[in-house]
Amino acid sequence: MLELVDLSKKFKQMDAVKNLNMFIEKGEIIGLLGPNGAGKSTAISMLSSLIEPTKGDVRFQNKSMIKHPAPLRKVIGVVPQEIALYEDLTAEENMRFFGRIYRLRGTQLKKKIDEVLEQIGLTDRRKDIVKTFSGGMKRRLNIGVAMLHDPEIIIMDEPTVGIDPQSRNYILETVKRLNKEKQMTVLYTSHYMEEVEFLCDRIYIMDKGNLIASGTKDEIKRILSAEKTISIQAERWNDEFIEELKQNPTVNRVTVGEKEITVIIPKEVNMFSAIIRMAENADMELHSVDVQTPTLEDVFLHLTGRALRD
Ligand SMILES: Nc1ncnc2c1ncn2[C@@H]1O[C@H](COP(=O)(O)OP(=O)(O)OP(=O)(O)O)[C@@H](O)[C@H]1O
Repeated sequence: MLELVDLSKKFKQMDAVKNLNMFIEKGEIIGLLGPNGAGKSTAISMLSSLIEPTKGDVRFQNKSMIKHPAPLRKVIGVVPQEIALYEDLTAEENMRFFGRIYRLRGTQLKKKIDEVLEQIGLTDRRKDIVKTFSGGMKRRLNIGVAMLHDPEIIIMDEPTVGIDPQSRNYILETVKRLNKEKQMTVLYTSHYMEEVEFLCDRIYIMDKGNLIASGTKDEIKRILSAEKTISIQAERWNDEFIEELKQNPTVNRVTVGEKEITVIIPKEVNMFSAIIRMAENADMELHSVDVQTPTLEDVFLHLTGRALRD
C-alpha cells in the first residue's frame, strides 16, 4: 500500500536518512526503531510530505507522492513528537479547531469528536482546559486530533516519550485496539524496544541514518539464533573477573554496565558453572546469573555494539 524506495535526506553534508527501503501493508502495525538521531523523524517527515527527500520515492498505491502528495495526505494522520495543542482551549475546542482544518463541519464534526474522545478515554475531561492536563493526557489528545479525519494510516512519532507508565500503557493499548477494531494501519516509531516488541508485526531498525535490520519479530531475533545472552548481576565488579570473562575464548562479547554485565556466547556453550567459579576466584559476590532468550534490545546490541537506551 505504502512504499519508501531508496529514500534519502541530506542536511548539508550529513546523511540524516540513507537509502531507506520500507513497505507498509494495510492493517499492519509497523515499528520503526532507533536511538535518538537515527533518522526516524526525518523519514516520517518525508513520508508525510512535510520535507522533500534529497533522493528516492514515496509510493502510495503504486503512484509517486513526491510531486503530488494529496492522495496520501488525505489518508494519513500524523502524531508529531512535540505536542501540538492550544493550551488555553479545552480538549473539545482543540478538536473542533483541528477538525475544521480537516474540513469537518456541523453534526459530522460533533459526531467525530464524541467518537474520538471516547477512543482516547477523555470524554469526561472534554470541557477542561488542556493546560490542566497531565503529560499523558496531552499525548492522548494529540493522538485524537490526528484521528479526526478517519485516517487509514496513522503515523506516530515516539508518542510515549516523557510520560508516566500508566499513560504509556494506555496509549499502547489504544494503538492495539484501533488496529484491531478499525483495521487502522500504524507506523509507530520508538526508541523503546519493549513497546515495539509488544505492538508491532514487522520492525525496521535504523541507526545513524541507515536501515540496519528489518523483518518480523522472529526473523529479526533469528539474527541472534547462533548466540545467547547471559546477564550477571552483582553489587560491585572486580577487574580480575571482567578481564577473565573477556579473555575467555568461548565468549563472543562482554558489555559492562553499572550493576549488570552482559555476556554473549555461542548457543551451544554452557558457561554457567564457569562464571560462578570465575567469581569465586576473583572473590566477588554475585547476585544473579541469568541465561536470557534474545530480545530486540540484544539484536540492536549485536548489530551496533551499543545499547539502545537514552
Ligand atoms: N532540519 C534539520 N537540519 C539539520 N539537521 C537535521 C535537521 N533535522 C534533523 N537533523 C539531523 O538529522 C539526524 C536525524 O534526526 P531525526 O530527528 O530524524 O532522528 P530521530 O531518529 O527522529 O531522533 P529523535 O528521536 O531524537 O528525533 C540528526 O543528527 C539530526 O540532528
